[in-house]
Amino acid sequence: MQIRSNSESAAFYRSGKIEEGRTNHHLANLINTQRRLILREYALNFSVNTFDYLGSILSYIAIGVPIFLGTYDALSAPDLSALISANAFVMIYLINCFTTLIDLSVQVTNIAGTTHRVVELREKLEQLYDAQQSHEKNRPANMQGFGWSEMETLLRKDQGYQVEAGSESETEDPPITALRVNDLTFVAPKSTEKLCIGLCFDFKQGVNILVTGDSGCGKSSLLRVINGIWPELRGTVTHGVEQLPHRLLYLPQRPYFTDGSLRQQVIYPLQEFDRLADTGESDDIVIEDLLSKSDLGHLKDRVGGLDTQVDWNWYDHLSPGEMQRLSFTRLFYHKPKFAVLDEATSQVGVDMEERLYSLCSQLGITLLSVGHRDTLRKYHHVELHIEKQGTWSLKPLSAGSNS
Ligand SMILES: Nc1ncnc2c1ncn2[C@@H]1O[C@H](COP(=O)(O)OP(=O)(O)OP(=O)(O)O)[C@@H](O)[C@H]1O
Repeated sequence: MQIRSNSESAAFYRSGKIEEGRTNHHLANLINTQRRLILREYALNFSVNTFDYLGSILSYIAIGVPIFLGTYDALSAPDLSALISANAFVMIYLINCFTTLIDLSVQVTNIAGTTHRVVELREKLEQLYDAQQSHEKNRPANMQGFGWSEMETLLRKDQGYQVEAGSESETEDPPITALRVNDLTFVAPKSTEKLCIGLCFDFKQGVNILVTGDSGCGKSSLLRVINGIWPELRGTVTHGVEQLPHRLLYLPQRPYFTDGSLRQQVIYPLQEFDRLADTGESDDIVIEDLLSKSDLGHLKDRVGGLDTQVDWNWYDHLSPGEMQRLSFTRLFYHKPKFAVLDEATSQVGVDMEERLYSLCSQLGITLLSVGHRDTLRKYHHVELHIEKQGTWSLKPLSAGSNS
């Protein structure tokens, strides 16, 4: 699987021989394990089959020894033959019972293994449920200073509900806070080294945040924690908007594509039938326009139309830069109020980066970006810098002073 997924990278390293050696080593390990298992089962299977096939003969040998030693000399011929058949019946019955028991033990072992896995899954689900419940409980209490009711009005407006004319919220919409990170400390799984200690910041509408720091300091880990993929060691992450594609969208470091048509890649995680059920309209023109804004107009012709089902893997047919631009097309399509971008422009040129960030600004998308490039600073208002030892700092950037 690993070689099949990474064949091209391995070819660039000319590491065919090395990979062949490693794969053969894994295969040899697998065969050894299989051989040990067969040897262990051998004795058991041998005894079971011996009793199965030779059971009836054994019963005659068992009764033959005392008969020939003269133990039953006093019995008449009919009584002796009745004794032999009763003995054969009991022996065969016993052997049959033992065979059934041995067969059952195999089934019981399988059931025990499956039960163990199901119980583990159940425990994990219960833990997740408890964590989610405590998250929900914390939510309103931790939104101190946050206009919850105003936000609801905004969300209702966002959903297409009518807002009363002349109402205060129509003229003065307070900024929404998408995330409130409070006293957050986190570590990587199976590690005790704290990646960030006591982190506090708000991700508010209109304030773009750039997360910087050396490689491995914990920038992507911060996104995993605020996304709920990794647990917090201490502190809270409070969500002010639901994680729906048109409210808050994450673009992960490795672009994600599903199978299917070009339209499916753009509208993901929506499905075509969901979208048609909502609006009943085709949005071909919108998608084509967004593709050309991301410099991907050629893609439609290459795949043969927006709805052509392709039978190849998108990862193998797009360059890393094209994958990132297609992810941005998805972002522009959903036009969320907030977006979290993890090194989302690392593979595109500075000009394209500028074009993509400008479009985000035109669409009113507030960004939390992780990145290394200095050119990113001008699109952000605040820099969150994470140090290797878990310390952090927040400082305003030039975009902030301009706005
Ligand atoms: N799935 C994982 N399981 C365990 N540890 C992990 C995992 N992913 C990352 N780490 C560790 O967590 C630490 C922080 O990793 P992270 O991906 O957050 O770094 P980063 O700052 O985003 O780096 P980069 O700029 O290179 O992407 C690293 O020491 C890394 O080895």
